[in-house]
Amino acid sequence: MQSTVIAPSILSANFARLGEEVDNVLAAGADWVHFDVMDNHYVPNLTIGPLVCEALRKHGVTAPIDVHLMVEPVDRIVPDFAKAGASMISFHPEASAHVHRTVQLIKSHGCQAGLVLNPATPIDVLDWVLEDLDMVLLMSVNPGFGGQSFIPSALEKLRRVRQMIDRTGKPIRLEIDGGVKADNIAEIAAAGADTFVAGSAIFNAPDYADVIGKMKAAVKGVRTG
Ligand SMILES: O=C(CO)[C@H](O)[C@H](O)COP(=O)(O)O
Repeated sequence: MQSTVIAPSILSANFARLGEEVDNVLAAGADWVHFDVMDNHYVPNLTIGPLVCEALRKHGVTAPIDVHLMVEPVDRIVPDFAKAGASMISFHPEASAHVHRTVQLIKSHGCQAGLVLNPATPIDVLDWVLEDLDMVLLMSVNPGFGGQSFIPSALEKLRRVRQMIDRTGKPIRLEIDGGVKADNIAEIAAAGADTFVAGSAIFNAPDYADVIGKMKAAVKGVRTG
């Protein structure tokens, strides 16, 4: 079983003080930094690119930076993010003409590779590539914006993907993203997630350590990792 990871999505951080915000969530117990990249094409919003990732590394961030690409096409931006200090790079199958090739491209640049499934994307897209992945990211909201509500059907999808991952016997992470809160994270963990992205629930809270502590305690109640 993979260890539990809480990955605050900086989409909900105060961008005017981004370095300080990231320092604060890491000091409050966060494990990774979740870095949402939106291109106003694959998703209807525009955010940040490799320069900001590099700036966080130059600021002194040593924690894993978990880059979620909501961009199309994918391949030409992968080397830039690897150079900028990304630890893992995840992408959507709908945005890549050759999913297996993109996975190999990410790995060839020294990063871990993840595939992201939107709420309505069938899980059989994993069938011929799962064993090559380091992580599967299930979206529990439609991508593009923070602060949306968790879509309940993601729980059954988590259970099914958990079974698929367990059958491989490989240390593939199962990440969930969208509407994750301290009061629903136990149910999400019980369905099989080990890696939890939370944006608004953490950055809108008055005390980051308090909410991250509550999330970790809730997860610990249902899993041993
Ligand atoms: O990828 C995302 C949106 O596309 C965000 O990471 C996600 O929505 C997290 O925000 P919140 O926890 O507020 O739902």
